[in-house]
Amino acid sequence: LLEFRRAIHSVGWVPLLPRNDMTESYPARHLPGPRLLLNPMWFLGQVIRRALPPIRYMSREPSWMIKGGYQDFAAAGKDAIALAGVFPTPRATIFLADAAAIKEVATSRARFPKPLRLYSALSVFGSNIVASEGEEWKRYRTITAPAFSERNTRLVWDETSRIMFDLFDNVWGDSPEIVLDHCVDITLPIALFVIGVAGFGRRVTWTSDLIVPPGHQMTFKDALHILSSNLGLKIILPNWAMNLTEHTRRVNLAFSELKQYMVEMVDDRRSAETKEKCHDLFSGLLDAAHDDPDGGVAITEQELIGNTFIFLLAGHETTAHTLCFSFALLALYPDEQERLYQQIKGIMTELNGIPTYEDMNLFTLSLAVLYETLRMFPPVPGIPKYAAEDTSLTVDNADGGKTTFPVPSGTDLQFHVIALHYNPRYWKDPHTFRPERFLEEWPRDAFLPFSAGVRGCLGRRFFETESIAVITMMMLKYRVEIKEESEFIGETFEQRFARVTASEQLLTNTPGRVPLVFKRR
Ligand code: HEM
Repeated sequence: LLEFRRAIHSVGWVPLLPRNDMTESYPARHLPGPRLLLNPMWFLGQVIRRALPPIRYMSREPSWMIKGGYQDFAAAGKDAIALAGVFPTPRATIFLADAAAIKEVATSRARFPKPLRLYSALSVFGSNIVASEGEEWKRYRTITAPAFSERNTRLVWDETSRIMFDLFDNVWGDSPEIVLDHCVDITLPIALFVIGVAGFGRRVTWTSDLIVPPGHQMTFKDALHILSSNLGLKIILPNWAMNLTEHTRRVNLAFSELKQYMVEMVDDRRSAETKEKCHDLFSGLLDAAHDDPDGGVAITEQELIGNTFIFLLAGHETTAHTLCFSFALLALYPDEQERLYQQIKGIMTELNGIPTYEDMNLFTLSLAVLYETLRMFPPVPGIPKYAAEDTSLTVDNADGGKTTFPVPSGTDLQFHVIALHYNPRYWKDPHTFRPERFLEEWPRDAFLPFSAGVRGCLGRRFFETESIAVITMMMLKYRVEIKEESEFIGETFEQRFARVTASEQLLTNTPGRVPLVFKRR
């Protein structure tokens, strides 16, 4: 009975039950928000929810953060809500859309660590920097951070330029227009090729790498492509289930093939007579592995592979989907596209040649377009933490006041990145695509696509470099428009916007279908 009462109280459902000192500290007592039957953080509950039609009070649909934006917070009148469910374990999660409270949590790593139980699936590839905490994370961060060097960033720029010109010259050729049913058909391969060369040290291109090397059953490119397009499956399904269908067996094969390629790469580097200096992330980790001052092993082979895999996971889809949304937004807002083109054209006239890495910072509007895309469609809509000690937080209310609420040790928290990015207290006209806002004074603490604090994204510069190169070079050569389709003739701008930018919360915020036409300038 006591357990039951605790459960009911913990989700703040029954105000009829008497309050006492114990229940007074439950956050759901102090914060408004949805009260549900299924705990929204329960993975199986999400699967059940996907299979059923919407039933009020049962659960939130998996993409609720993307679809709801700031709505829940507006309804609550404050920038924190508690989402609570009773089954299978009663738990409340506090969602934050207040920049100051988020900053406090993000910068207090010991007080608010990562809840590793939510990350355990990411360790299928080996222990790694994303799915670790404490001393283990510190060690990974020390080893991996130097790999994201200036030389690596330069490599990203040079290789992205090469990949884009290869696309224009050898794949799209002289065609005056290229019609794509879904823009990810080019952004996923671009991001994959860049991570292939600047992450794994293997150059993969649109046309090369067709022969399977001896001892392998797949080319490196195929293994990388199959695994990266099906990472979600590999993460979600247990090993035995991966053997059930032809498709999942192929994904498993891609996984072990990629692992084998990496083991060979380690062996090659070890036995190479002349140590050629490479600047990809994998080589950076390898160097760190040999730089242990005590002569010991700074990072085991397993950890090396686990961390390289996590770069693929963290950097591939996030980048490809952001680029896809950027092109969609540029097509939806032709005036913004023209402004961007004029800036690029102006800079190019001055440069008189292909832009180099040193010129990257001149393309301020390209970066602003990417930031505005990340504000509107952040790839990671929610970032989880938990309280490691009894504490409290304070957030702003819609009426100008403040709410301070207890956060007992063990409480789950999440940064609601989408709500923060659409919070009208920080962003004027948050639903309008206006890249120029990032050329003016802008609220830095209310922009969280890469998280913040010491657990912030390590690949931010990698992403920015690659994506500025892609957007800039594409705009220079092509104009992008929404593909006209007979079934959508007569739709309003709002309907078109909603159709083209519709997305789902899968591994990351995933665009549904973005049909575009690239027209040669
Ligand atoms: C649009 C592009 C990207 C976005 C939006 C993004 C977002 C994020 C976010 C939100 C986190 C924190 C995750 C958490 O707290 O669980 C993170 C961490 C991380 N990201 Fe990214 N990321 C992007 C690109 C990349 C790229 C290209 C790489 C590598 C090539 C990368 C590598 C990492 C790593 C290693 C971490 C873990 C850092 C740590 O825990 O110390 N990311 N990223």
